[in-house]
Amino acid sequence: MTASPSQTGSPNLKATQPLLRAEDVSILYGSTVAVSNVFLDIFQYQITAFIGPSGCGKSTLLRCFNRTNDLIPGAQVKGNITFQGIDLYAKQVDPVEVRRRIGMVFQKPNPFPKSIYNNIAFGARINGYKGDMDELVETSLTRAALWDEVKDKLNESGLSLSGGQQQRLCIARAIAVQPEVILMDEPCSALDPISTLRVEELMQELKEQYTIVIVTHNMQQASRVSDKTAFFNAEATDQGSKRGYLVEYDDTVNIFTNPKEDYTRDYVSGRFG
Ligand SMILES: Nc1ncnc2c1ncn2[C@@H]1O[C@H](COP(=O)(O)OP(=O)(O)OP(=O)(O)O)[C@@H](O)[C@H]1O
Repeated sequence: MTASPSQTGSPNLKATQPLLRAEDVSILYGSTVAVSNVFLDIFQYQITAFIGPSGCGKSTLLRCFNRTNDLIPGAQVKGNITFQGIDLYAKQVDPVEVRRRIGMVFQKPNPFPKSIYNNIAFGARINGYKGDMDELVETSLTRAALWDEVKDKLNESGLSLSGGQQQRLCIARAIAVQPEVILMDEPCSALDPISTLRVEELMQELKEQYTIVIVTHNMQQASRVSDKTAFFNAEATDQGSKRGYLVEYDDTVNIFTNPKEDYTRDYVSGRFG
């Protein structure tokens, strides 16, 4: 992969050019198609939300933007996914480097069973970070809006923090390896409303520097935080499985106030799903 804009100092991609692009993407588990024929552009410094009923393939699609599906036996990605115009699945592309530049935060906060400090430092060391580690830890925790709460107990276990703090620690950990994109798979579903709000505020701050894609079941959350929303649905197949597909993708305000498809209108108004 080429160097990132932040590494080269080159100008940022124009908002009209997608940072990530899915072209006719279908994802299978074994012979079952989980999600089919998705065309979707994700733009830099925006928050893009994936919404839709359970099982329509939101997480499956999210995972293929940083090749996490590679780690699932039997998962297969068809079609093209590009990042800054580069085929993410090309032979010469290193999936580990992909996952550094396109980080991920999961549904359940999953800090390492290590100190708060080492939750941040661990990944950075593995990625060969040679700078001032104390500074990196402080910067990452500050960006994740956690520094003030943990600065006096950096040697305590990450697992000793509250759920909301743990999730912000996981966000800090993702940031520490200097990604360009952060994929978030239902990052607030295990959090209470106050912690949820804190993470939502954090996302607004982070989008100044990062591109965010979030899967959420919470439609208020999608409408509050995202710039663009993709609505997915699933249809039953003759084989008895469900196949997800993209119904509509637009600016969030249009999806929630003036969608083009009746399906979208019904879903966002709570009539199904
Ligand atoms: N590791 C896996 N192995 C086999 N099938 C899987 C795997 N992960 C997901 N699937 C299947 O792929 C389909 C899409 O699942 P996925 O989790 O992506 O949907 P989702 O829209 O994110 O659902 P939810 O909102 O419930 O999290 C489902 O039918 C699911 O059973």
